[in-house]
Amino acid sequence: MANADTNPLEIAREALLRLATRRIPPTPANYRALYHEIAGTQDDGSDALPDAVLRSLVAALPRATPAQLRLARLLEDGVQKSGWNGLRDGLAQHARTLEDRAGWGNLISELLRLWELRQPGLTPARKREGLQRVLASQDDDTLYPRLQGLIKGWGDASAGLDSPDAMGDLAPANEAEAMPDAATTSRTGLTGSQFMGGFGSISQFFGGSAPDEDLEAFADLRELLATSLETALAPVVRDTAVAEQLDELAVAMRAAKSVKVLRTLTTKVKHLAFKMEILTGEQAEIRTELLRLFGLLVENVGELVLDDQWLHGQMEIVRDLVARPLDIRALEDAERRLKEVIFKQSQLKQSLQEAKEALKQMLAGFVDHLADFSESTSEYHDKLEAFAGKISSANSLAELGSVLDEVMRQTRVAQLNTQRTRDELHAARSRVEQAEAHIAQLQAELDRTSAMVRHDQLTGTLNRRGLDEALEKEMARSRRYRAPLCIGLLDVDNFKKLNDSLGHQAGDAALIHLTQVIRDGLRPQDSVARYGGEEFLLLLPNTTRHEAVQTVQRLQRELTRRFFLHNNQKLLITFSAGVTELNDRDNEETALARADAAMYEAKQTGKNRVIEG
Ligand SMILES: Nc1nc2c(ncn2[C@@H]2O[C@H](COP(=O)(O)OP(=O)(O)OP(=O)(O)O)[C@@H](O)[C@H]2O)c(=O)[nH]1
Repeated sequence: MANADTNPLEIAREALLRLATRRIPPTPANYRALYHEIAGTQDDGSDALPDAVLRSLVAALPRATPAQLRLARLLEDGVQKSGWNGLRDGLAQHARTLEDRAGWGNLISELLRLWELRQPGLTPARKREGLQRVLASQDDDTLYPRLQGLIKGWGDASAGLDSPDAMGDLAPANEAEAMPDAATTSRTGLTGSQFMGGFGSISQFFGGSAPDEDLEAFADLRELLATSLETALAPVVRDTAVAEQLDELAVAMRAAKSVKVLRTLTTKVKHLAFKMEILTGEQAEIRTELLRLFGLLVENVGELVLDDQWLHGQMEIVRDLVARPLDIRALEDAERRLKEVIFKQSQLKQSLQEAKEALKQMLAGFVDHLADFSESTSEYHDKLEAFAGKISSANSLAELGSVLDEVMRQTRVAQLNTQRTRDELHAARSRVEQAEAHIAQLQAELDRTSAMVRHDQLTGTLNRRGLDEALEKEMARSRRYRAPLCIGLLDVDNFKKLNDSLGHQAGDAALIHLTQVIRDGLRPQDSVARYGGEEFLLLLPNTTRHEAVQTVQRLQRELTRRFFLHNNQKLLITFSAGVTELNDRDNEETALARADAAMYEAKQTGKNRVIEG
């Protein structure tokens, strides 16, 4: 049958037949020998492991990544040392690796699922640490199984088993080591296990879930509470004992190492809150009472200065201010105005005292001199009568001569007395004149100081001096609190015409009306200043440019509702305004210049409007 058949199928069938008929074990080698026998070919071993081909194949494999390198080495080893078996094992291991890779996706999604799952006893910090330990290992081949172990541990923990695997296979047995203070107490101030101790109550507090985020939120709240006690409440409590207790509580709260301690502190907070409620109530009563007293005082001062209209105007303003809801700026303003009233009153008292003194002296002097004069005059008259009697009864010239000498002497004395009285009356008059001059001088000084005080006497708004002070304060406040500050410069429209047609007094009344409307339309913290004759400046703290424009426009609308009444005639007063918001580089001049330019534009473009500068 040599070379009998060249059909490989037939040869194979015959080879199998011979294996069976000759009862030869069907090994590959026996099959190969029979095959060559039937085909009439030589078994030259060319179908053994194709070493050269495989080597060239392996040499061509990429080795860029550790995995590629590993595969290439595996195949090299298989080819060189272990033959088919080595190659088979290597390929099988590689196939497993590939299979593992296919499992990475699942593994990672499971990792993510468990990472986000809130698990009692397994804080994010703990999970993070376990994962870091697994990832820190340099051995790529063991990464997959180690990660699998870690995830399994997490899974078991969520199923209620407290698995040590939850920390990764390198997890320390000691939990304190696993959750060093630095990692878990930096924000919370408690170690993980301490937190776990109070976990139930905290999770209840947060609605039944048992989240670590809640623990962090709890720690944040604890810090917030401590800070509130220390920086927000303690400084405003007037009772020093309570303030000290608040400070102590804040310190204790931060140092608390367990939820149990915190709970005790919370009870103390409740007690203190109760005390403070009582204190606050008392303080509110005290404030109301003080305000009432202040009101009485203001009334009283008003009564004392009945004859000074200017002071009455000021007192009215102070009364208005305290009648509004209290606010720090309103109080500052009230204080300033009261100081002015007190100052002016003391000046008036002094000048009145001097005037009274001068008047008293003058009257006393007159009375004295008139008495002296009338006394000496009546004495002189009596003497003259006596001399007349002596003259009529005189019998000789010599006798007559001596009576005449006496008459002459008495007349000279009377003359001297009159002269002296006249001189003294002159002196008294000049003293009165001096006193009058002094009073006039005092009055002039008073007027000068009045001009120097911070409020405009006609309208009661701030004057330039008051404006400078207020603007400086508001600019500093705005920078300190990074709050917007706007100014608005207002100029009454066609005011000259009003003055010319109705008179200066009507003009004054119109200005008073205008400022009243403005003041009523602004917040207590806003200020109004008389910038010039019929120009006013508004200071609007905590106000953006947009809000400032709206505010000024609202004032314009209000003026169209509240007419100025002159002799029962309704007159519409309008103004043009420029509004600007102050920036960090502004000083008073630059800001005012912008507002002024904008106001000028408002005048130029039709009046009764607001322009932003
Ligand atoms: N009654 C009164 N008039 C004042 C006072 N201060 C300034 N004025 C007058 O206000 C007028 C301002 O006139 P102008 O500057 O021409 O301005 P205006 O007539 O309002 O014209 P526009 O500003 O262009 O609308 C002047 O007649 C001033 O005398 C004041 O305290 N009382």
